[in-house]
Amino acid sequence: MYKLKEIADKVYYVGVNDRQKALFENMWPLPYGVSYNSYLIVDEKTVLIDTVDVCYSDIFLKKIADALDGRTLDYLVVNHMEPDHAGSIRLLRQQYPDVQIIGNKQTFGMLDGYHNITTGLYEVKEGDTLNIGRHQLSFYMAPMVHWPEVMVTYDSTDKLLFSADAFGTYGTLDGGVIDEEMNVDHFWEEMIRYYSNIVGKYGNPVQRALQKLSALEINTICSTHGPVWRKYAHKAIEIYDRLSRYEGEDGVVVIYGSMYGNTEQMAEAIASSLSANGVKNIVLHNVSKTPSSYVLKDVFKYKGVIIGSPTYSNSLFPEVEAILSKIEMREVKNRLYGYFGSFTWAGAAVKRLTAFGEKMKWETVGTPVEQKQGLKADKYEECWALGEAMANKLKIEN
Ligand SMILES: Cc1cc2nc3c(=O)[nH]c(=O)nc-3n(C[C@H](O)[C@H](O)[C@H](O)COP(=O)(O)O)c2cc1C
Repeated sequence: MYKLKEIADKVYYVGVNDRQKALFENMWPLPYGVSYNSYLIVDEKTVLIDTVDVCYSDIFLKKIADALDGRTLDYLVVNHMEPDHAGSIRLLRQQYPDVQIIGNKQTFGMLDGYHNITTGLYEVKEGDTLNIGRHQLSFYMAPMVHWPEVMVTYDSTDKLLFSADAFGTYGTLDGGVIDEEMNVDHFWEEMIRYYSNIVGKYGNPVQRALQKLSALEINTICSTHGPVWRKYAHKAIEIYDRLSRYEGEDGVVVIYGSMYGNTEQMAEAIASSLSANGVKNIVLHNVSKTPSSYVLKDVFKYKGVIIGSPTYSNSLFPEVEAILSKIEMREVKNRLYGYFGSFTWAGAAVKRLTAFGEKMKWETVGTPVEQKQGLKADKYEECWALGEAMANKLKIEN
């Protein structure tokens, strides 16, 4: 029944789309949904690469059965054990009891832990190959991209890289599967958001994996989320490379909290100054309104980060504190940092923002502004000077 998309000769896309889940990992908004990608190679041996979220196992198993057309499934390659990809393994095993599960030692520990599966395992190590007929598969470890067991599978025959979550993005596949057959414009921002939310902390492991993959000739990247990258494979690699080096673009994200608007006015003054001094990419996020997913995206995207907060119970406004902890967790490096805060009787926000910048080892730009109660002309000028200092610093950097 299914007219499945053929990525290469007898390599079928058998993934599914999720347009129901509101929050990925129960945290990150999915305005465009998300896809769980899986690929089936029908050769002398039949090989499935990864599975899908268990909620979609019914349709997933039907697609596989269609593509197999009466044949059995010989191998399942498990590149990644996270449940959005490994969730259907137990049901797949029930359907195909003789399927050999290919993974590494760490995969098998998790396979036992999540699915009580300890038999029918085919262990692979770095660089091992498997001949399945016309196709030859090799396996490369990519630890901590973004789990420890992660590996990628390379098809040297058709130059396909099955990359697990690497090069993945939020967003469903609305009909098309391969990038060249669809409008991919909205995927680029979603790729940065996915990276910053999910992979962000693991810049060094991503760099090591990219180094390793650079030795391979790759025509097509088959990730576990989002489009299959062919026309834009190089661009996807470039984005992951830049993000994992924590290299920010020319621009500034201004992140602030505000209950009554006084701190917000400081943010507005700084933004006006940034613009007046030539910065084109300026994004303001009110942390009480913008989900942290998008704030993190822009922290990864831009070189300049300016943060402001009111003093709240002798500390930071809690929503600002929450975003700081998410930035800290991701160990974002090499940012130009400005900050400001307000108080009514005894300021604490600016002190805490100083400590944050020191912990992140970010370069402080301009003089921090601390405002008591309402915004006055002198503090407005200080905010303006902070924006100007950041704009000038960005000019030198770029
Ligand atoms: C719940 C609450 C707790 C506060 N705690 C402090 C405090 O510990 N020290 C202080 O000087 N001001 C405190 N303030 C006053 C605010 O920091 C001050 O009004 C600030 O300018 C508010 O900024 P906003 O207008 O951007 O919300 C508190 C205000 C509220 C509502």
